[in-house]
Amino acid sequence: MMASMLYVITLHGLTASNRYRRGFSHSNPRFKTLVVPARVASVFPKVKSQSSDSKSTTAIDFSDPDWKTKFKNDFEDRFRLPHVTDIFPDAASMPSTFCPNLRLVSLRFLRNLSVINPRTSNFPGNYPLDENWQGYINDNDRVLLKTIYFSSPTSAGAECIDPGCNWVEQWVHRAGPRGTIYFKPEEVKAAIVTCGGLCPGLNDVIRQIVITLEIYGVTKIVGIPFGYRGFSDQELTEVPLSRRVVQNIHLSGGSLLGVSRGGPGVSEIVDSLEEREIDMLFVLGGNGTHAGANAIHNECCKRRLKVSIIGVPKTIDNDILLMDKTFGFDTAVEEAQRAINSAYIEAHSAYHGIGIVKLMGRDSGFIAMHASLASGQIDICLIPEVPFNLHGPRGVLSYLKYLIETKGSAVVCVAEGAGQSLLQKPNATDASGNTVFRDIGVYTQQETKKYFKEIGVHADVKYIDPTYMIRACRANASDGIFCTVLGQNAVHGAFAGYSGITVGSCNTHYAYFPIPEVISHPKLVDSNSRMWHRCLTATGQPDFI
Ligand SMILES: Nc1ncnc2c1ncn2[C@@H]1O[C@H](COP(=O)(O)OP(=O)(O)O)[C@@H](O)[C@H]1O
Ligand SMILES: O=P(O)(O)OC[C@H]1O[C@](O)(COP(=O)(O)O)[C@@H](O)[C@@H]1O
Ligand SMILES: [Mg+2]
Repeated sequence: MMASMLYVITLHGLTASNRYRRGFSHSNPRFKTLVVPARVASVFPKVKSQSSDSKSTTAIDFSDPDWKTKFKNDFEDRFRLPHVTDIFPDAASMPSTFCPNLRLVSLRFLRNLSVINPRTSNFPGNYPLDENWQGYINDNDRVLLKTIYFSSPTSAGAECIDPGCNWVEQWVHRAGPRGTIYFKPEEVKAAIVTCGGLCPGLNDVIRQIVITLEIYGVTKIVGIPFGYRGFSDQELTEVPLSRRVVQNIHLSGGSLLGVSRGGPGVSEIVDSLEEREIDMLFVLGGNGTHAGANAIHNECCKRRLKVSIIGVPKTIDNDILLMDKTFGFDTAVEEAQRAINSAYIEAHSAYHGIGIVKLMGRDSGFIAMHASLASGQIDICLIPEVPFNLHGPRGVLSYLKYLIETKGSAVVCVAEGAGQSLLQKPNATDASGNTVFRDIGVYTQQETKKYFKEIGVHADVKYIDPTYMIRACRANASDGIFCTVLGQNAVHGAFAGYSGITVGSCNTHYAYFPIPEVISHPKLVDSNSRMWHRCLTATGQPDFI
């Protein structure tokens, strides 16, 4: 019975926080069966269905001696990458026109390509050839998804599948160029679209997709302007793309193609893909965009269209499941340092100064947590995943008073989605259907001012909201490299014949994931994770409940 109290399940990088714990089956005290709440059921293997409505509860029967094998098989099925041959079993394939080892590219072959890599076209014959090393990824190459062996469910941050926390291998598909391709480069028309909000690195990814497509030999490359809207708005025209057009776009932030929320339905988008005769669509966006990309992929399958739909996760909030991080996140954290440092200087230089910085993070507090850790200047970090009170003896405001009395100043970092239960219920959504939250930053500022006035203690409160400054900036060096790798791998995935997939980094390697597996819910900061505990250690803050 004790074990049942301590057991923590984890679903893809998320040790079950309190909100998920109620999902345990209390009807079975020995916990041989685990019931997963509907919200997370879609990421959990369908080994044994508990009820006829397998959508609401899904379970693993741990008393089955073969549960591990079944789990592994199920995992493999779920992470199998949709491929053109699923719809067209006889789809023609050919040796790749992309050669990772450019030394092997013969001059004759390069001359046949309409686009010649200027770096190698003049002198490939001068390199010593090593015909045995080709540099392609084998379709059976895999990346290990989980790399820690937890000896007990009570180990910090334990990610367990069963109550005994047994080790079960979980492999995902390695990304990269394949030796066999399923599209003839000279016949391909490829399109790129950027959706949702801005994120540092969008231009870097666009640039690298274009450059890599050209290296395969693709000449028809276009950008769809302003997100999915560009597929339906007759006034928006395709943007022709080439190495020349994209050469320097990574030097500025934003998206060369523009972004938008909302837009046409899936059917209209696929009609447009057909009209435009697009064979490959690269979709840069977050959860919403990927849900759209997956629906587009399904519709293309239904219509028996040989179109490859490839996602590149763009979310400054870093809220896509299974990945180490998403591009733009590092830059955002770095940029947030400026705002935090300004708030610190203001607070530190004022008599009883309090600096408050609001950072992005709709559902997930990764930016706030990482920025707080990086700065070393934050006393209180508030994120959506961890409830808190502002008022009351254990609330944030009492602690601020304590900090003012003991340190003389304080700095608070609050994520936009934090503390929403303290505010009036939001009543608006954006064009994509995302809830538009009430402003927790402004509310915290107002309540802080009010509180110190009421208790008769002087406080000089300064509030900074750097949201759009962070989002609009250019990618830093580390994100620049990351975007380059993602962009290249997106193109490799399309030529390999995959569709309905996305690309991400997994334990520092690169992998392809079926889209539904990474967007079933936003990745959240786990309040039981080592990282959140490190953040608490760094700030020194108590619980505010
Ligand atoms: N569930 C969905 N199915 C299909 N398309 C969607 C879905 N959710 C959002 N979209 C579309 O994806 C685009 C971007 O979504 P949004 O939520 O604004 O940004 P993000 O992709 O960054 O999460 C919008 O054009 C929106 O209409
Ligand atoms: O003002 P906008 O453009 O709606 O963007 C606000 C949203 O953008 C984000 O930074 C990221 O949103 P997306 O990933 O959906 O683009 C959120 O943190 C924030 O809520
Ligand atoms: Mg989103």
